[in-house]
Amino acid sequence: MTTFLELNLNKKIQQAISDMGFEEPSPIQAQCIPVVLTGSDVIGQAQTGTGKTAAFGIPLLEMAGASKHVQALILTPTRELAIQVAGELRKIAKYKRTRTLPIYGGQSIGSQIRALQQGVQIVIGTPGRILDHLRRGTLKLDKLKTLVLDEADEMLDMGFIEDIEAILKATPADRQTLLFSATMPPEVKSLSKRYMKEPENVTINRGEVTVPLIEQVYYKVLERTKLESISRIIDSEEVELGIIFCRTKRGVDELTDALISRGYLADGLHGDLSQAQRDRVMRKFRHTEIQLLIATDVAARGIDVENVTHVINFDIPQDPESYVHRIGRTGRAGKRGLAITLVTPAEFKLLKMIEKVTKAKLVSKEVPSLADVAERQTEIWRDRLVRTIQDGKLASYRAILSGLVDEFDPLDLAAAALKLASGEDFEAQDADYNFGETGGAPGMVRFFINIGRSAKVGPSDLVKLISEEAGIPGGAIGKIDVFEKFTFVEVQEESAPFVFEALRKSRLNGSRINLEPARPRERVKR
Ligand SMILES: Nc1ncnc2c1ncn2[C@@H]1O[C@H](COP(=O)(O)OP(=O)(O)OP(=O)(O)O)[C@@H](O)[C@H]1O
Ligand SMILES: [Mg+2]
Repeated sequence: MTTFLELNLNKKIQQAISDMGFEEPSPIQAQCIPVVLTGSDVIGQAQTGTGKTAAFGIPLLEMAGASKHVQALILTPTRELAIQVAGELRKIAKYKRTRTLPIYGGQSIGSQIRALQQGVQIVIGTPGRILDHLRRGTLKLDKLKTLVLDEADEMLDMGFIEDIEAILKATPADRQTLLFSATMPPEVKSLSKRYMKEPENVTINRGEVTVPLIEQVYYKVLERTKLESISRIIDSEEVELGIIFCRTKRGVDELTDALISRGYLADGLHGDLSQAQRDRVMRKFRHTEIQLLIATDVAARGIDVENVTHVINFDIPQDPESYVHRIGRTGRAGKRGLAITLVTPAEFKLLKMIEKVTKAKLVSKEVPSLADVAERQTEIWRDRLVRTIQDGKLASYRAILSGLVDEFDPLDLAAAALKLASGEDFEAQDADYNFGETGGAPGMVRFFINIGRSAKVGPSDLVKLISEEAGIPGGAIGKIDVFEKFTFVEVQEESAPFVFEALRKSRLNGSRINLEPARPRERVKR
């Protein structure tokens, strides 16, 4: 096994890498760093999350000289990835003072120009904005030594190839060219030869494109019950951080709204948002202020967020490469992960194709019933309690309880603490809806809704929630009486079961609704 010491790196870089907590080079780093340092062109292929960024970042910074010209350019397919790669390079450059700068669309061009004027040695950017600067003459690549295409197969694909060729024209013919990706379809590899000189191929784990530490499962679902299915799946998993992929931007918006109204901490990311919004969402996710990031393929490649335990394909990806990169957002740097794919009957062929190309076997699972979810929740809370006891450091909490144990049953104390901590009302989940017993106008069923005191919920919120969640038209909703702490809602009898299901699972303004079907009128009066 190679060590970083054996790679004979500059002391300053050595120290920075050690500050980053890297103890030994990953296989792609051990093999690539010496080859890149010789000046050769390299095609580097290794699985997701195995340190390709540093495999080119370390030698780039090792080679960077004091000259104030742009010496290296790294191109990435998305803005988020440009920001992230720039961050990793800045960490490696910590003691060397090499100037790095991310340049991407959606950011003020004026401030980018000013930053470039101050002299930058390594630029990390997205092709469109780089081209823009080349055309304005605010970025010069005539002294460029190394060009890196991160996510190279994506960069040489239809969406980017013209921009890439235009950028290549602005660089010296004798530059060094480096391509990196977890996937490198043969046709892209042969195309890439056009831009490279006798490239060295460094391929780790041939044939096995997905990461063995990622468990891969799929659920057969129906299009119209997908939302209910994904909610149950999430509720029966212990998700620390999860990324949910949708096919379209609209799909992202719709799922984000639906999951937020069901009480999940979620936010959406796609290319139609402003850069400020995109930055805010990524920041919230990296700081674990949201638990679920719902995204298009804009988040499929390269994004590295610690502790992503789950990737869920709400919509199955359209090609095997997209599958490999999406699920690769979990199971990174030696950690485990779970990849879940929802598959409708019409998409089954696509699933088989993905399995064939990636040589991965996805295990089939059944969408849990509500009873399964409740049981899993119980297990999850039990596990959490056991772990908390094992972790210790409970002295202050024991002190709070010490005066109470004489007065109350310890099991009641623990149960009350769990009720507070979980923020859930397991009792309410046991409530069942009894058709025959309810009152209301003829043909209507009346629901009694007990809304948490802190939630400010008006009739329009309820109509919106009921019609969206239960998928029934607003017209099916009759009279709504709002009182201070509870509300009566009348709905058409045939819609009642759906409304009941929807309300039971919903939270408004973050607090779960306690729901009972209204007692028959005469009893309410009593
Ligand atoms: N030698 C190392 N030791 C420990 N951690 C490392 C090492 N090299 C990289 N890492 C960390 O591993 C994680 C994944 O690295 P990176 O993002 O470079 O993966 P990648 O191969 O580019 O994946 P992808 O194909 O998804 O882009 C990062 O958090 C990075 O800091
Ligand atoms: Mg990467």
